[in-house]
Amino acid sequence: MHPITLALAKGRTTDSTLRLLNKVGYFFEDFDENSRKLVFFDVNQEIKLLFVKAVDVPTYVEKGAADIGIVGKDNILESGADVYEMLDLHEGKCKFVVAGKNRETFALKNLTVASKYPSVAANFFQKQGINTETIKLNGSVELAPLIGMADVIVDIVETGRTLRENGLVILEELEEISTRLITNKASFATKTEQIEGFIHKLQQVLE
Ligand SMILES: Nc1ncnc2c1ncn2[C@@H]1O[C@H](COP(=O)(O)OP(=O)(O)OP(=O)(O)O)[C@@H](O)[C@H]1O
Ligand SMILES: O=P(O)(O)OC[C@H]1O[C@H](OP(=O)(O)OP(=O)(O)O)[C@H](O)[C@@H]1O
Repeated sequence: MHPITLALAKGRTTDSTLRLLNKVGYFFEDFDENSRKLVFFDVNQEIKLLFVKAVDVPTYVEKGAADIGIVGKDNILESGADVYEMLDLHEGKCKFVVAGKNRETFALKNLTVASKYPSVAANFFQKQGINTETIKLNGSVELAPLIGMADVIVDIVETGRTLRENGLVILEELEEISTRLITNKASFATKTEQIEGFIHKLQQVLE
């Protein structure tokens, strides 16, 4: 049988995902986060692992380059990728929030929003009927309201430390985030048994 291709997000969720894969019996002996290698096979050649940027995982899966992806809900929502979301791995827990210096900013007629997630941000404010201009940043988003580049941010909060240390407060909670398993729609139709078998194994250790 051909291995299933799995796109694994590089970054802070890599370790917990690999631990989970180990728990269900998949071991990637030559895997090393510091190597420059991007493709790895488990010892039984059942899984071909593509080690890619978290933000790109939904794209690999939507295009069918990977049958399955394991990635944060934040990146799934932002991508708008047409994939099936099959399983919550209950790791990488955090939440999407709107944050700013104070509540008064919400009274502004036109808001400038800085975010690593411009699409999530724009959709949220559009639903609220609030006019916004969105500025896409790639990190350290909390800086934007401090220096007057934006009124608010849409970002991820876990402990709240980054907001606190920058004098920002949560103005609105949007959505709970955690690592999810997604599948390509065509792969799920053609490799149903293999993919369902894989998901079933994960479900058993998650219970
Ligand atoms: N502070 C956090 N606490 C818990 N989970 C987080 C936190 N920040 C991000 N995550 C989750 O972990 C995933 C990976 O985060 P990470 O910062 O490693 O990747 P990234 O956003 O692609 O980083 P970079 O752009 O710096 O490469 C995010 O997509 C999100 O689901
Ligand atoms: O609530 P906290 O526990 O403080 O975590 C939240 C922070 O973590 C993430 O940033 P990351 O560390 O990925 O850095 P970045 O600014 O480069 O995105 C996120 O964008 C927040 O800035």
